[in-house]
Parts: sequence; structure tokens; C-alpha cells
Amino acid sequence: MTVLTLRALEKHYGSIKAVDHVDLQLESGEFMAILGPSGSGKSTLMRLVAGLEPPTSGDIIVDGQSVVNVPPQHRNVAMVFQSFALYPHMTVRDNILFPLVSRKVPKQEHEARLQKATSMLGVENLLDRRPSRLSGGQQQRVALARALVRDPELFVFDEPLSALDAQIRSRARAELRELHDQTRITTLYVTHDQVEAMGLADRVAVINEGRLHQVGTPQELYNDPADLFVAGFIGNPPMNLIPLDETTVAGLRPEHMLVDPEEDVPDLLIDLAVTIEHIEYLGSEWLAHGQARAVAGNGQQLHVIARLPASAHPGLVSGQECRMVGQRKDVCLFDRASGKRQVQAEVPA
Ligand SMILES: Nc1ncnc2c1ncn2[C@@H]1O[C@H](COP(=O)(O)OP(=O)(O)OP(=O)(O)O)[C@@H](O)[C@H]1O
Repeated sequence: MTVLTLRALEKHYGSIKAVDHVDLQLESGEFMAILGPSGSGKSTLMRLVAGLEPPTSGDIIVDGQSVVNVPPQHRNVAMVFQSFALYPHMTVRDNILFPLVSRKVPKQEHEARLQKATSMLGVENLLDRRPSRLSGGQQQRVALARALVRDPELFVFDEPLSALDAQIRSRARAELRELHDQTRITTLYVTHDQVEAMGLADRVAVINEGRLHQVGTPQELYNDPADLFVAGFIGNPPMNLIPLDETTVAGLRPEHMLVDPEEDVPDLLIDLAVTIEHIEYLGSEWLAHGQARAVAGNGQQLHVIARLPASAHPGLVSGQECRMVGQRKDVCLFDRASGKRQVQAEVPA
């Protein structure tokens, strides 16, 4: 079991800080997702951990030992890429055995390790095929078997499901998590897809422009975003971010936005006059999109979204005026200048 620590890790490309002072610790057996938009530094971070590139500064520590000067072939890190990177001219068997051959693992160990990895991934019956004769899902499982066969200390995944069809992606997600639960290999999983990150990981590290914004369980990120970036990134659709005054922005999840409440709602903090733009039907719910008027008294228009259960037909049409309100208990407050979450004591009366 392996603990991975990143300490003040930096990677600069000229003036670009691809990784900007990242401190992060993965506990032994933990599955951590690195989640961020395109260009946020996720792949760079992963390449530093695998040893494919040296950091500009900072340290990477595995079980108490710095590995910054250890070349990639001597780090026991198994990587699985988006493209799977299987060798097309080799059979599945030879692809899976390749890490053992290249690391000169004694031949008598090969069959037992092949058997263990292939039975875990259910690819025993594909051993004589070439990758071009496999479906995307099968290729992904072969790539996982190849990563597993070497008994790694750390798994590093770079968007390993993004090449799969949407229909099989959710099954592949479940299989990946089952594999983790069986092996408990410490895992760093890079993705820009929050459904993957939130659905798979024990904890999620949200990164943007090379900087870590928050590390927490999926529930913590959703319920207690640390700053405006996380609030506007997590959730689909994300939080409504509504300026309250010169210094404060209120964050309110679409499911907490109440539309035309019939009864008095206690302790209102948000009370908006909204013109409906359109109503979106998503099967299990409705999304009511609208423009709020005169937010924070400056006449500024603001796009807002309310989420309503499928059973509650909103009875709204485009162009209709309505009221959207939110209670203080459901609101997160952020400092407008720094973007940071305000502590509860600073909640304006
Ligand atoms: N070899 C390089 N030379 C110069 N700049 C680079 C290099 N690699 C990455 N960058 C820059 O570093 C930043 C982070 O890139 P990185 O590929 O790590 O982001 P990412 O979050 O993985 O993006 P994506 O999701 O699009 O793959 C970007 O601004 C990128 O242009």
C-alpha cells in the first residue's frame, strides 16, 4: 500500500505555470480524481508523478521517499491513457505481458500473473486477438490488465474512459471502481468529466490554471464549495451565482431555487424577478432558465436556472414573468474580490 505526497510541486513552461505550487496527499489505497477544465494542468501533473517530465521545483514523495530523481522505468507507477496505447502488432497476450518482459521479470512468473490480471478483467478469452479486433470496451480492459500485471504501487489514469461510447462508459466506470475495491491500489485519476470524478473517486482535487482550488469528497465539493471557481464548475448545471452587494456573491443550487412559491418562505435571502427564457425537459426533471432583473441594484441582467422534479410541471412558458427565491440556509456566500467562501459569521443580516 502506497502513500503519495506532492509537496510545493511546480512545472513551468516558459511563462506558463502548468502546475502551480500543488500540495496534495493521497492516502494508502485511496482513489483520487484530479478534475479540471481543458488546459488546467491535469496531464502535466500526471506526467510529473509518472516521471515522464521533471518538475521545475517541489517534491514527489512515495512512502516517505522522494522519487523526483528516479527515472520512470524505476517508478512502480502503471499508467493507463485515453488512447489505451496498445501495441497493434502484438496479440493481447503479448501486450499484457509486455511490462513483465521489459522489466525482465522471470519467465516462470508470467503465466500466473497473466492469469490473475486477465481473470480480474474478464479478458481471458481474448488472448490471441490483436487490438484491432477488439471493441473499445475490450481494449480498455486489456489496457487495464496490462497496467495491473506488473503489480504497481500506484495507478495513474489519464481520461481512460473518454474514448468509449456513452452507453458503455457508465458500465466501464463501475468496473473500474470494482477493480479498485479489489486491489486497493492507490490511484490518481485525471479527468475533465465531473460525473466520472464524482462517481468514481473517494476524494476529488479540483484544479484550474495549475492551482488546486479544493480537495474533498464529492459531497463536500457539492455542498461546500471553497470558492467561486468550484461553485461554478461542480454540478450540472452549476450553482447560480448571484451578486448580493458590492462585496458578496450568493451561490444557490438550481434545486434550491424555488419558483413562484405559493406560501410564505421563511428566511429569504434571494428574491428575484425573473423572465423565463426557456423550459428544458430532461425526463427526470425540468430546468427553468430565466433572466433575473436588477440584480444587486445595478440593473445588471443575470442568467438563472431552477431545477424542478419531473412530477412538478412548472406550468411556465417562455417570456413569462415569475419569482425565484432562495432561503438563507441553502445559500453559500463568497467574497466577490477574492472568490473565497465567506465564513458564516460574515453573513449579512
Ligand atoms: N510541453 C509543453 N510545452 C509548453 N506548454 C505546455 C506543454 N505541456 C502543457 N503545456 C501548457 O500547460 C498548461 C496545462 O496543460 P495540460 O496538458 O497539463 O492541461 P490539461 O488539464 O491536461 O488539459 P486537457 O484536458 O486539455 O488535456 C496548458 O496551458 C498547456 O498549453
